[in-house]
Amino acid sequence: MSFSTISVIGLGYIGLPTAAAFASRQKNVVGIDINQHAVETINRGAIHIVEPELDKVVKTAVEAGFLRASTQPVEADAYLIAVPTPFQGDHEPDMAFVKAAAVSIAPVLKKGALVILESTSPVGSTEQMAEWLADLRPDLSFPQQAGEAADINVAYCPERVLPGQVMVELIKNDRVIGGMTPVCSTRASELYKIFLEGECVITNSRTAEMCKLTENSFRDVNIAFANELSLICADQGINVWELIRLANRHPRVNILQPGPGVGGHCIAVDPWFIVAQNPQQARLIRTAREVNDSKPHWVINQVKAAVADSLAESGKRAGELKIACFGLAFKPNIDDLRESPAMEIAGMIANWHSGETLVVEPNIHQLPKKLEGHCQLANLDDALQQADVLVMLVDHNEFKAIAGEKIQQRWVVDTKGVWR
Ligand SMILES: NC(=O)C1=CN([C@@H]2O[C@H](COP(=O)(O)OP(=O)(O)OC[C@H]3O[C@@H](n4cnc5c(N)ncnc54)[C@H](O)[C@@H]3O)[C@@H](O)[C@H]2O)C=CC1
Ligand SMILES: CC(=O)N[C@@H]1[C@@H](OP(=O)(O)OP(=O)(O)OC[C@H]2O[C@@H](n3ccc(=O)[nH]c3=O)[C@H](O)[C@@H]2O)O[C@H](C(=O)O)[C@@H](O)[C@@H]1O
Repeated sequence: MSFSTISVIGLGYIGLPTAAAFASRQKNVVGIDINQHAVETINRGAIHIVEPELDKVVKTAVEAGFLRASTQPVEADAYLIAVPTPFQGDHEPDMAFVKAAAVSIAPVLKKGALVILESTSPVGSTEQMAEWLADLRPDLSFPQQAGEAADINVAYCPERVLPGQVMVELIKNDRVIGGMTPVCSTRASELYKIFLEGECVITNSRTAEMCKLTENSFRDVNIAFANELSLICADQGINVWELIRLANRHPRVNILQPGPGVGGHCIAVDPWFIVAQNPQQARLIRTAREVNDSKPHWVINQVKAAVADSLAESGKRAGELKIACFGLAFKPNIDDLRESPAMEIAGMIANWHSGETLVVEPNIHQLPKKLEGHCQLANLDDALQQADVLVMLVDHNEFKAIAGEKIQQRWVVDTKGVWR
C-alpha cells in the first residue's frame, strides 16, 4: 500500500522537520501535537522552535497545502511517533508520552497502516507500544500475534540528527530500521525512502532501540574520558587541550573535548535507559554519566578559588566583586538551554556569590525564569569591562573572537579552553 497520508505525532525538534521533509516531497502530511500554540504557529506557516532552514521548508509546505497541523489524530497510511521520552525518579525512562500518543491514534488506525516509533526508547518499547495498540483495537491484528500477515505494521526507527544540522542530517544520514517483522522493515524503508538519501539499514526493533541508546552512550563515555582527563591535568598543572591535541596525533586516538559538563536532553538522558534496564552490567555507562554530571560541581570549586585569589589581590570585599559567566546554552551557537550545565553553573554561582553575577548569552533576549532575580543579562563588552572574574562556559563564536588583551588582568575559569 502506498503512503498517501502520513501523520507525525509530536511536532518538536524531531517531528516537525520530519513532517516537513515528507511534505517537501509532496506527500500529504498531518502533524499532530497537544500543544495548541505549536499547531497554530505551524498552520500559519511559521515555526515555534529554532533550527536552521526549517522555517523555509515549513512555510513552503504549508503554503503548498502539503503540511497541516492539528490537535486531533486523523486516519493515515503511516504514523511516526516523535514525542518526548524523558527520565523520571531515579533516572527511570518515562514512557507516558509514548503511551498517550499510541492511545490517541488507536481509534483512527485502519487495516494496512504502518506505525513507527522514533522517540529514543528503552529496549522492548516497540513491542510494548504494539501491545497497547492491540489491547485497544482487538478488531485488528498486530505483528506480535499475526507476524508477517498482521493488519498493522510496527517498527522502531530512531533519529540521529544533530541539533543545528537537522535539515541536512535528516536527509543524508543512514537510518536504522527495526521492524517487528521483515515486512514491517520493508514498509518502513519504503516510507523513509520518500526523502532519504542515506541508506536504510534493516534490523529488528530491539536491536534498533539499543543502537540508538548505544550511539549516545558512546559519545557520553568518550566525553567523560575527556572530562576526567581535565581534572587530572588541572591537578598535574598540564594544559588538557594541548594534551588532547598531542594525543590525537596518534593515528588511532581521537579524544573528545572536555567542558563544563554534558547537556541537552539526549546524551545526558539516554544512557540512563541502559543503566535502568541493566544496572549490574552497565558499570562504565553509569560511571560516565556520574563523571559528566559531577563536572559542574568541580567548575564551581574552580570559580571559588578564582574569587578567593581575586579578593586577595584586589583587597575588595566579596559583595563588591563581579563575576561574569559567558554562555548559558547546552552547546555552542544555539539557544537551547535544556539540561545545560552552563545554566546549572551560573545558577550555583549566583546562589553562592554575594556580589553581582553577570551572564552573557548572545542567543537569548531574556534570562530564563530560574535565573531571573539572581543574575543580570549583560552584553559582551559591559561584562568584559566590569567583571573581576570571567567564567567561560560555552564556546560560542562571539566568545572565541574576544581579543586576548580584553581578558588580561582578570581571574579566568575557562571550561572550554578557548582563552588559553
Ligand atoms: N532533539 C533531538 O535532537 C533528538 C531527539 N530525539 C528523540 O526524539 C524524541 C522527541 O524529541 P524532540 O523532538 O526533541 O522533543 P520536543 O519536546 O521538541 O517535541 C516533542 C513534541 O511532542 C508533543 N507531544 C507530547 N505528547 C504528545 C502526544 N501525546 N501527542 C501529540 N504530541 C505530543 C509535545 O507537545 C512536543 O511538541 C525524544 O524521544 C528524543 O529523545 C532523537 C534524536 C535527536
Ligand atoms: C552520538 C551523537 O553524536 N549524538 C548526537 C546528540 O546530539 P547533541 O546535540 O545532544 O550532542 P553533542 O553535540 O554531543 O552535545 C551534547 C553535550 O556534550 C557536550 N560535548 C560534546 C562534544 C565534546 O567533545 N565535548 C562535550 O562536552 C556538548 O557541549 C553538549 O553539552 O544526541 C542527539 C539525540 O539523540 O538527540 C543525536 O541525534 C545526535 O546525533
